[in-house]
Amino acid sequence: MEQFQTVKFAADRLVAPFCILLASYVCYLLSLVVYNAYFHPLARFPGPFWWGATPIPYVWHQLNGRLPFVFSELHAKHGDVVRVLPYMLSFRDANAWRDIYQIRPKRKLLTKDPYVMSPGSEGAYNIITSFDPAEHARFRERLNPGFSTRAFRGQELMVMTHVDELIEKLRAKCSSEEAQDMVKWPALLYFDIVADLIFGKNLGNVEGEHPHPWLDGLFGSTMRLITYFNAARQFPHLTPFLKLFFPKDLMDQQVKHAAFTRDSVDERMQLKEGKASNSHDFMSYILPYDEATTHMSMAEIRSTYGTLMIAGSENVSTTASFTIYHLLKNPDALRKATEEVRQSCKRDEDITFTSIGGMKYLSGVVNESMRLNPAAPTTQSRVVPKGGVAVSGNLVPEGARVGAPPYCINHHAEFFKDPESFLPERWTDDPRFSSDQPQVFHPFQLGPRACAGKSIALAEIQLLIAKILFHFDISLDKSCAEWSKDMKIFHLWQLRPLLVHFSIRQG
Ligand code: HEM
Repeated sequence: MEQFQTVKFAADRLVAPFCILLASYVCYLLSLVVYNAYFHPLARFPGPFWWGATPIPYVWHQLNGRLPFVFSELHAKHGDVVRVLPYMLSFRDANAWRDIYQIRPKRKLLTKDPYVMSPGSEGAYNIITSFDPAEHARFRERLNPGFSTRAFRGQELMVMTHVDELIEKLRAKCSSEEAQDMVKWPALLYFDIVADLIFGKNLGNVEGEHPHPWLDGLFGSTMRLITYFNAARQFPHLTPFLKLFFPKDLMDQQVKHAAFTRDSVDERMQLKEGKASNSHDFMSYILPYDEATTHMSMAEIRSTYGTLMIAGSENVSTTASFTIYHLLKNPDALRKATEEVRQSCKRDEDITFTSIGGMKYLSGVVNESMRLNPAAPTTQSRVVPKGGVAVSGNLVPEGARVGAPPYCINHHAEFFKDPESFLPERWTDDPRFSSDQPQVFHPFQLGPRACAGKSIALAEIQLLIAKILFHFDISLDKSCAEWSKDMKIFHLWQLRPLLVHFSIRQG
């Protein structure tokens, strides 16, 4: 009893300091809200009150997977410039891309945002997450040979072999009535290709018709975790506490991904020259490894190639799935694309990187799919350098974050006529779309941080679509008629299975 009273007494004594602490914290938060709303250097920009006063609405929509769609609503209501966070502005107008992401004469570069860029595995920054221009240039220099025109030509046979393997699998499935999941198959295919591209090894996803343990559960999970990290960082005092609530399965995926990357890098380093299945793989350009001449630490190498395994496959796979879906939902486009492929190529062997490069309508189909559903639909924020900069004619103070929202821009009627319809003709000099502004379309970003893999990505997607249209007649399973409706975005799209029926082509 006496012991109980001692504990109660001690607890009573703690109540007052705790209440004072809590009250001070609440006062601090309230003063922050007032400061953000009325005195912050960005307070003069338009936007809903609570978005400018606290990060809560932004984080709420981010965690609901709706942020890019809500940005469209915000711009529709508040105009071309909207304050979407106390310290961030979103720009929808035609000059935003150039002003934010490109190198401009006599102006400091707007760098990636250290606030949202986490290092990759082993705590090392990599080609995508690095926000220091000098560090990024060091990485990019090492990677560039793998993205050269010469390398691109050398990659054709490898890509073709993997695509043909999938075509054979799909052909074998034609005898059964079973619909094929065109989210699963492209994921298997492009993860095989990226592993071959980077490490010169075949993971056998397509061959086994099942995700390799490395791929199993990987797509979707990394970007979901990044979304949680970014959301937690909006509340700096609480970040360590919030991290405790990150789903364990997502954290485990990252541990598994890091282990597979480490093993693949180590394995590739030990292979003798010419022993990889693809001797022009990205890693061949840094071998034999010597830190002094490679200018990348082992941790940076693992972090970079691990990130590339995802960056070089999930976006491609997502784009291929959306392209197939849009074609199936638009019979006229499907017919025109099929005719183009079958008329320009009489035999399967005629479908090459060169021949698909000349297929204008097919290229329009892929562009239009990326316009409606850009694989990277979220805003990539940049930091305004010392002295501030003008963005779309607005002087933005230093330290602010700025960005152009791809999804919102691509769906804006001022830039694209009939923006919600799938109309590949708009990319084919059709005079009906002469008022379109294709210069605002940047699915691969622009400037020094633009996608290094654009050419190979487009070739991979167009090759698969061309081969499918050449060999098969396809139709959408009824259950997927509204496949893209209410889809969530956690950095990238969270895709559901896309069921498609395949039959050997008629005629
Ligand atoms: C449809 C497919 C793809 C799309 C839509 C896409 C899009 C993008 C975007 C938007 C960025 C900029 C990200 C940022 O600013 O944070 C980026 C960066 C990058 N992407 Fe891609 N990507 C695709 C495929 C690929 C492929 C296949 C590869 C390589 C095999 C690749 C390699 C890279 C690299 C290395 C970067 C970093 C560039 C740098 O900062 O220097 N991407 N990509």
